Amino acid sequence: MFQDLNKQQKTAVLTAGHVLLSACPGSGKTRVLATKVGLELDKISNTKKMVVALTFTNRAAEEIKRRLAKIDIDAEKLWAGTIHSFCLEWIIRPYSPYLEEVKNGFVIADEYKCEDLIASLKDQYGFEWWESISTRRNLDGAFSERDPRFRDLLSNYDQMLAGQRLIDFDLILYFSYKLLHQYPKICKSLSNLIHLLAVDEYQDTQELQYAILAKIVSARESTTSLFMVGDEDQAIYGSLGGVAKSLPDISVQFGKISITPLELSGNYRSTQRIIDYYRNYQSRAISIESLAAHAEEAGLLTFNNEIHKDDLPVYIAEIIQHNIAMGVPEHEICVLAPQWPLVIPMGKMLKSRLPDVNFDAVGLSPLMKNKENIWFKVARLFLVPPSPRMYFVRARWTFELIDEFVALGIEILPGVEKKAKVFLRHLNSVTCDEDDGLAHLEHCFGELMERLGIEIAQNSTLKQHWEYFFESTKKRMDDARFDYARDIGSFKKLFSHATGVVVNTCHGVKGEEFHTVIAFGLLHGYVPNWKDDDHLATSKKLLYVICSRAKNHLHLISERGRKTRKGSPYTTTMHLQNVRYPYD
Ligand SMILES: Nc1ncnc2c1ncn2[C@@H]1O[C@H](COP(=O)(O)OP(=O)(O)OP(=O)(O)O)[C@@H](O)[C@H]1O
Repeated sequence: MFQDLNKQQKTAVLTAGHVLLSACPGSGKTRVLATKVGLELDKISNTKKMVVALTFTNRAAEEIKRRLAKIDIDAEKLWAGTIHSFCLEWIIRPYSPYLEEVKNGFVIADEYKCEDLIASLKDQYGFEWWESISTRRNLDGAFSERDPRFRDLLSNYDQMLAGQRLIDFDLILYFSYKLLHQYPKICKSLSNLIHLLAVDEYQDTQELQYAILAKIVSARESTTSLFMVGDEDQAIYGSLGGVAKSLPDISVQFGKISITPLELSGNYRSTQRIIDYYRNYQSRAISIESLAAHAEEAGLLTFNNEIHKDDLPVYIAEIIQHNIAMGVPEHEICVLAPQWPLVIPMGKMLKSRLPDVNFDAVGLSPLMKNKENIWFKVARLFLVPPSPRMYFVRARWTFELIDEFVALGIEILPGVEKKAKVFLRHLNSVTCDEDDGLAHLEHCFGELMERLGIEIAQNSTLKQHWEYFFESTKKRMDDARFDYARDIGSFKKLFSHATGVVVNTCHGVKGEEFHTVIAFGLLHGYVPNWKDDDHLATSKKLLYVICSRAKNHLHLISERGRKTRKGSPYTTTMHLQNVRYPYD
């Protein structure tokens, strides 16, 4: 288990008690977290305890499970996922009878549904579509949005949610906190159950999230250990309420616990040249030494602030082609921009310009915003075909899905042993020739439910999720701004990772690494976004995250020709402009 770890990493994994591991990019934090989870799973194999790993995205949770499978660790006692999923599954669903707001049932309003509600309210209250309104909550449930102009709109939003028994992602957190706050016995039983609470990317944790974790760790006679991993310099979710708390603050909030601070030095990812370059964007002046085999290679480091936006696709396509010609695998090339409206058209233009190149279409899928919807999870099993490589992953997804059906009060295959196996057998036997992605899924879902003997109309939540899933996906596909592909083949690409050139937002590739990173749209107004409270600090951190994804080649682009809504030209983002560097 430890053979792939250096001394510092091993110490981090073996240190008992609460740990805060803070380290630079590429130092192996994710590797350490996965090994720590594996070690603790091993320890509790004969007990009723479990390990919880909270990750920023579902993809990161999948990655931990994948790594554990690689080192042959049984992950049956691991729960890994986002904090929202954790709250739903472990706090809200089991304890909903205790809370007035949810005791008579509730439906999760997914990202799409919330955006839709807010958009219609903006219309009604005369706000512009692009104005940013936060629905985040404080510990007392009040909205944390500070702009008084939005007060009425938000109170209306609150009523709309309550009227339809909807809970959005912010309410998931608030209701969980409220339950833990009002019922210490819930905190106690969770802490009895959770042996280790591992938190990845702690620097992007929100106030309410810290408060929830603190309630569990500080429960009476708690034996839960905390293992937090992150990098203050990579805190890029400030605009969404993320805060990198200091160790003393965490210690006090979590019940004056003693936390061991640990660090990892060294970077296994990038050339020394790239590291020395991105240190320009560091907020703490720590030195970073490259331990990568290619540490001393010069690689490429370019900056282009002259190219016109209309010439960008040709320019970027040339860089991609050049890399492929040099033997760089497609999935080791990444094209990034700070925002979706820049990323989506670029993905399309590159695809049509380079028809022989594979692109990783994450983000270009219309299903993206329904991840918490139960039908998304059914869709995932239909969109990832059975194969020996995916056998265990699909089996795990099926177990999780069956649990979710049960949580909705739907018994799956009553009286049948090995339910997951039989469920998958039914699912795999469904066939459909329909090429239109949505029609294809609709047919498959219907057919599967028939085989399982489930009447969708009999369960209001299942029905409501069905409506959201199809309505929202259809609406998104009809949105001319995105022009999504409609065929089932493109839908399948959402889950086919690491097969092609990645085109994504800077936030979307958090935690990942590539041989070549091509970042465009590095313009003041995008980096930082006007919305960010602390413009300048966020700008630096975003540049830090972008540059630190690159192993060998880094291409930075601040293109000309883009204009703000008022018609003024966008200019190079300030920190990038200020760095004097001998670019290639
Ligand atoms: N001890 C080690 N020996 C060799 N390679 C390592 C070691 N530890 C980590 N690596 C490699 O270093 C790279 C970065 O590791 P990892 O993704 O865990 O870093 P990270 O600290 O999570 O980075 P970031 O903060 O940027 O997400 C990976 O390719 C990983 O396989």
